[in-house]
Amino acid sequence: MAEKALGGAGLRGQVAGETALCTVGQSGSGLTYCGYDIKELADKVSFEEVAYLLAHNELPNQSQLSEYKARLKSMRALPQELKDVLERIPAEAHPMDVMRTGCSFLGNLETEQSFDEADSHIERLLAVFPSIVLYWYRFSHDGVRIETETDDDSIGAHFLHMLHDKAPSELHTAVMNTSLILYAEHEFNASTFTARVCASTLSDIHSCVTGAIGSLRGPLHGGANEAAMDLIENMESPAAAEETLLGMLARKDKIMGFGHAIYREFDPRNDIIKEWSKKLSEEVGDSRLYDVSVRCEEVMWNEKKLFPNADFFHASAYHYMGIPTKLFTPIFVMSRVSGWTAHVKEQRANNRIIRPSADYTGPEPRPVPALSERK
Ligand SMILES: CC(=O)SCCNC(=O)CCNC(=O)[C@H](O)C(C)(C)COP(=O)(O)OP(=O)(O)OC[C@H]1O[C@@H](n2cnc3c(N)ncnc32)[C@H](O)[C@@H]1OP(=O)(O)O
Ligand SMILES: O=C([O-])CC(=O)C(=O)O
Repeated sequence: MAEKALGGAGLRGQVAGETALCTVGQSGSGLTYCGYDIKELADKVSFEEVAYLLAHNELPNQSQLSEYKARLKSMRALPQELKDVLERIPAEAHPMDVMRTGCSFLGNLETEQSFDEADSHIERLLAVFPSIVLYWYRFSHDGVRIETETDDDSIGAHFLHMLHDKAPSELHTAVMNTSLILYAEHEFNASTFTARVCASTLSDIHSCVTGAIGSLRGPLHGGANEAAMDLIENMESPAAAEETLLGMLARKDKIMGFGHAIYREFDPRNDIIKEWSKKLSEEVGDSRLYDVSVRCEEVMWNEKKLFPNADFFHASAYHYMGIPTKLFTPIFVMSRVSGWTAHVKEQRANNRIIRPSADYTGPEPRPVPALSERK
């Protein structure tokens, strides 16, 4: 993979710490979690195995996995106080704000009293995020109080079950599993770095994750999967997609779901989710969104040498599974909490408060004028 030109704003190219969790843009296909290539993980394991890997730095054996999944399953219930708060959040709210509030409020009820408790809080957050977002979504949109303690074996199936009121198909369960694996971890991206900065002050885990959710929400980061859906949903055909994109590029608009801060030629997660999007389009019997997405990919490469990142084909894949657009980025949270919290533990284990310097560009020293003298 070609090296990206580094330097300049955004701390680009500056090493801001060490990690043993992930490499981005380096060996193999360009992305590894604890030494395992993303393609092999996506092919061979479940998201729960990846979450365990990130928490404990090794894949679980069969009994560790069974116990881990049983623990996650047993932690899906919401405290009544949290349900009361979720019921007060309006339907017009953005679900990322609901996730942020849900996480922060849980931190009041189940405060991390000591760093020794981190693992159980991490498992609780993994288990409870789907319950938080869908309890609010179904209450505010459908007027129902859903049961969040489903018997589904995986986090992905649990999410789809609560959303659609029925256990998902094998295909949809498999797509959710892959999607959660692809989103789990990505080194020092903006939201993870937020979590690490917060952890470096020796703050609690709910504060670290709440801050990270805020960073992920923006359209330049996790919010791009929703922005990509807004872009493609009105494209009636590949030809219309091409015309729209050429117009946007001529106006120097940013095309959400394309480009990356580290990768230069491709994002290794793209081919994987793209393949699932194609399979889903065949299942639904409607390839419009997939076809326009492929044309967008071609146009962006030909015109700008920009490629789809992990978010772009997630838009069509999630849409084909009947997931409302505004729930796209919360799924990213359900997954990335595994990476964020692994980084929090790593930061705590070898901590120095993160406090960079700034180049000063303000006025020279000057006296404070009296209020009556100010213009
Ligand atoms: C899971 C994730 O979070 S992946 C990222 C999701 N975010 C998006 O999809 C949002 C759209 N993409 C972007 O805004 C950017 O590509 C980012 C934020 C991901 C990376 O930003 P940077 O590292 O600053 O981008 P980079 O240095 O590669 O940009 C090079 C040039 O390409 C342009 N460019 C980059 N991405 C895009 C895009 N999506 N559409 C149009 N132009 C773009 C930049 O404006 C820049 O042009 P300039 O030199 O004339 O200013
Ligand atoms: O690494 C980044 O800058 C953004 C990204 O792809 C991710 O967080 O998954």
